[in-house]
Amino acid sequence: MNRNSLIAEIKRKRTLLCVGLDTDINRIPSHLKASPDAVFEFNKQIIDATYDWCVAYKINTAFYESQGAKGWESLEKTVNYIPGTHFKIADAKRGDIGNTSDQYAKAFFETIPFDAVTVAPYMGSDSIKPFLNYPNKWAIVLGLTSNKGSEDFQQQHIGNHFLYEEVIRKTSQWGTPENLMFVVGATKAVELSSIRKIIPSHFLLIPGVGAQGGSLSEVCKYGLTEEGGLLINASRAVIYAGHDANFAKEAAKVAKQYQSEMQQYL
Ligand SMILES: O=c1ccn([C@@H]2O[C@H](COP(=O)(O)O)[C@@H](O)[C@H]2O)c(=O)[nH]1
Repeated sequence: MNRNSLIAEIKRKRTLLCVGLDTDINRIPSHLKASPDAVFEFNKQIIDATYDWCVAYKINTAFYESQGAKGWESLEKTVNYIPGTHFKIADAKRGDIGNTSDQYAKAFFETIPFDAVTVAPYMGSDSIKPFLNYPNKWAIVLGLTSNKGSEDFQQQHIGNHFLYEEVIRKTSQWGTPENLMFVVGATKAVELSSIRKIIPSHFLLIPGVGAQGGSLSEVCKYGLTEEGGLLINASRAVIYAGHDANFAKEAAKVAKQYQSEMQQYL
């Protein structure tokens, strides 16, 4: 999906919501457990219940890889089930020497039709550039992550700046706002104002509202642009809103609440 189509969907639906399909086999309601592919069945019902309220889905590959070949099968079926109107993110945090990153890009952009994959910047330009060679596909670079461990490296000073600021500044030169986004945690909302000085128009993927306690209003206050410019992810808060046969209805309720709040800011 290209940038204009993503912006058009955000404006049309008045939402920035990205639903995270972090589907943990141990948290699937018991009535689905007998299904031949319980993970896919769960995802299918969550997608059917939430697609009106979001513009993107993020699949964290860890929840599928942990189940071996069967998990990968559920992942592929899920990606193919997501409507073409929605932006599809593989949260896989990849990145390696160039010829290996070529294979990662092929895996997530050709073999499985994701629009974007999250990448770790630590190995530098040759590890990220292979993801930028595909028209209408995106690399989403880890900028300032939502977890406490972001203090260990990302928030260390180098000269007058933080390491994450240097990473964002330098990495933004390897691509364009048409093929590069950055991850910034909702738990780091205030830092968004200095990040916006470095990258005023790039899209940001913002995880950390909901279960991690990040503030949606603060994220919008400091990060929103004229075009939206944010994909705000909630995983557990949406998909595990309910625990029984009504789980999809409960997920829809929470997704709709996020959309209602987001439309006030858009
Ligand atoms: O900085 C980061 C980068 C990625 N994530 C991922 O986003 C979701 C958040 O899930 P919640 O249940 O909404 O907390 C999950 O897949 C993380 O691995 C992140 O949280 N922070």
